[in-house]
Parts: sequence; structure tokens; C-alpha cells
Amino acid sequence: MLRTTLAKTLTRSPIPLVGARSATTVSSDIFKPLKYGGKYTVTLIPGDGIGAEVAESVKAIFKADNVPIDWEQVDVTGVGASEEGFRESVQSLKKNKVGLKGILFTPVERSGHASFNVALRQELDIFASLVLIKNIPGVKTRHDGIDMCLIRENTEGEYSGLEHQSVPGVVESLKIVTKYKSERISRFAFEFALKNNRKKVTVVHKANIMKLADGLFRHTVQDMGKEYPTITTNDMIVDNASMQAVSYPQQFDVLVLPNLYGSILSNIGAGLVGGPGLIPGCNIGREIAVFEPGCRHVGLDIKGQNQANPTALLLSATMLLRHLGLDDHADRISKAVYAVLAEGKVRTPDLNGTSTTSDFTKAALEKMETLY
Ligand SMILES: NC(=O)C1=CN([C@@H]2O[C@H](COP(=O)(O)OP(=O)(O)OC[C@H]3O[C@@H](n4cnc5c(N)ncnc54)[C@H](O)[C@@H]3O)[C@@H](O)[C@H]2O)C=CC1
Ligand SMILES: O=C(O)CCC(=O)C(=O)O
Ligand SMILES: [Mg+2]
Repeated sequence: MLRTTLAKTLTRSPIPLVGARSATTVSSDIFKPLKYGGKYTVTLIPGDGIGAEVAESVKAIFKADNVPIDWEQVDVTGVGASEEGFRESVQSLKKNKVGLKGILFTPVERSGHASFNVALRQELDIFASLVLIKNIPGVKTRHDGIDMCLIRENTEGEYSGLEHQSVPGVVESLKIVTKYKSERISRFAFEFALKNNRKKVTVVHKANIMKLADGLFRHTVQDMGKEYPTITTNDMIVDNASMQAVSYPQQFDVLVLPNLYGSILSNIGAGLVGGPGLIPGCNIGREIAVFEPGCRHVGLDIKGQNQANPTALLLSATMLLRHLGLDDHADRISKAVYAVLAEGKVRTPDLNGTSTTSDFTKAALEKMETLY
């Protein structure tokens, strides 16, 4: 019953997501916000670290292109951990149904608070993380021909945050895997593959060790694969997948992964194509969609230095535009961003350049002028 419902709903109108360069689409039943007064209201959570600087880049570019969006900015932070900002961001996203988000800091120390990023995804049930990893023309890396889509379960698994010390010196950390959530992420992955003319779905797991938890995830994906005869389904143990990703990444097409393996492979993927400043992503649920850089780095070390590469947030923002049906704006902005990167004159330090975040924004604005 559940499968039938999801299958039906997920095959509704595909949402084109990324720039003109790549016609990636997601089909889902997610609610489309309405325009009021000719404009959409979109929640903006700049986040910690480099968040404010890269959000400024998006704001400037959207303003110059007259994008019909009013930002509802929520300055929540994970530094200091006031719950108030977090609650405000949840309320805003529940109301607006669509958001653009930077990354919130989470302290590593035990005395620190639990991750607001994870809590947000769980509370809003934005269960499917989509991360697009593709070589960018002009950004030369060790491997060419990389084009993979990571679909990561975003609400359970190793990120459940359920830990306790049963006796001093013994800690139990619970990884939760449910059939329901494994099924819906599998469905999302196969429907995504189908809509985007992808040929293969690889389920990444560690079922040789976690026979029950990863076994359930793996079997669920494999079983669902039988409903999609035009798509090859294969499986790979996460250790091997990591090794294969750095030696022969071209073999991967769509990957479906439990939460932690998704984080690790998205970081490997970012490293493969040029770093965390380049990778767009989004989190999709039934009602709400939140767009955020795919590799999810805070960048506290370069905060306030005008050094961050805004590409990851800009491309995530173009995915948001496509979700809203604002394709003209998305095309122009993504073309401009890719043109700056292809030309290679304006490069932030992560790409071995000396340009600033503001230089990049200015260069993208100039490119946009040529596209009207
Ligand atoms: N530490 C935290 O509070 C959080 C960590 N994470 C996760 O932990 C992992 C590692 O995070 P961190 O150690 O905090 O990494 P980080 O934020 O320190 O980033 C690693 C390196 O990449 C650089 N970088 C990141 N984004 C950039 C950009 N747009 N332009 C230029 N350089 C950029 C940073 O400057 C830094 O040198 C990731 O998987 C991330 O998803 C996620 C959310 C919060
Ligand atoms: O929110 C955090 O602190 C870490 C989350 C993370 O690694 C991720 O979302 O990929
Ligand atoms: Mg991560």
C-alpha cells in the first residue's frame, strides 16, 4: 500500500533542479508554495562560518536578476546554541515550505548541543538528500568523466543521536534503520534514476558486519530494483565504494546510501571534483524542500575573510529556483557561475586562486549582463 502511494505520488510532475548544464530532475509529491503579490517567500538561513558571506553573494545575484523572491532571513546559529533561533527556523520553513540554508556549527565536545542541521532535517522530515557530483569545466582534477548523484537517507541511521553510557566506560550508540524509511529513500532513488535517464543504482552498505541494519537497507533497495527492469541495481560495501570512488569514479551513476555513508561519500565526491565550495545539494520531503551545499561544511577557519567559494550555495540556489519553476532565472545564474569557473580568471583560494568571494560575485554579475 505504502509503495503504491509513494510510487504514484513520486511520479508526479518532475522538478528540474540544476543548471542548464545538467538537466537533473526530481519527481516528488512535494508541495509547491504559492506566490503572494507576485513573489515567493523563501526562508534563508545563512548559517555559521562562511554562511553569511556566501548568502550575500546569492542575495546580490538574485536582486540583480529581479528574482521574484522575498527572503525571510533567520539568523540561527549553532555557536552558543540558543534553541530560540532554531525554533524560529523550523517555524519559518514549515510556513514557507522552501528554504535556502548554510551550515550550522555543531560542537564536538560532549557538553555541546546536538546538531541543529540534523534536528532540522528530522523535524521537517526532509528525508532525501540529493548531492550532485560532476566535473566542472575549467576545474581540472585528477579524474574526468565524473557524474554521480548521491541520494542519502537524511533522517535516521547513524545520525539518530541516540547514545547512552550503560555502565562507566561502555557506550552504546544506536543506529536506527526502518523498513519504511528505507523504502521511501529507495523509491526516491529509482524514480530519480528513471526521470533522469540514469542507468544504474548502487546501494552502498556494510551488511557484512551490520547484517540486520544495513541488511535491511540493502535488501529493500534490491527488492525495489526488481520493479525497475530498465535500471541495473548493484551493491557495494562502503569501504570498497570509498576506494572505488577515488580510483574509478566514472563507474558510479546513482548511489543510494544510509546517512553516514552518504556524508562520507559526498565528501569524497567533493574532493574528486574540486572541493566543498562547488557541490550543490538539497533535502527533499513531502512538503518541504531545503536547498543547501551538498558537502555541508561550515568553514569556520575562513569565516569573515571574504575567501569562501560561493559556487556551492549559488548552484543550490539555482536548484531552488527550478523547484519554484523560475527556470529563466536559474538558467541565467547557473550559466554565469559556470562561465566564471570555465574562464578561470576569477578563482577563490580553494581553487588555488587569489580572488575573493566578492570578486566572484562581481564576475558572475558581469557574465549575467551578457546573457540578457
Ligand atoms: N563541524 C561542524 O559543526 C559540522 C560539520 N559537518 C560535517 O563534518 C564534516 C567536516 O566538517 P568540518 O570539519 O567542520 O569542515 P570545515 O568546515 O572545517 O571545512 C573543511 C575545509 O574546507 C574548507 N571549505 C569549506 N567550504 C568552503 C567554501 N565554500 N569555500 C572555500 N573553502 C571551503 C574550509 O575552509 C576547511 O578548510 C563534513 O562532513 C560536514 O558535513 C556538518 C555540519 C556541521
Ligand atoms: O550537523 C552536523 O554537525 C554534522 C552533519 C553532517 O555531517 C552532515 O550533515 O553531513
Ligand atoms: Mg557531513
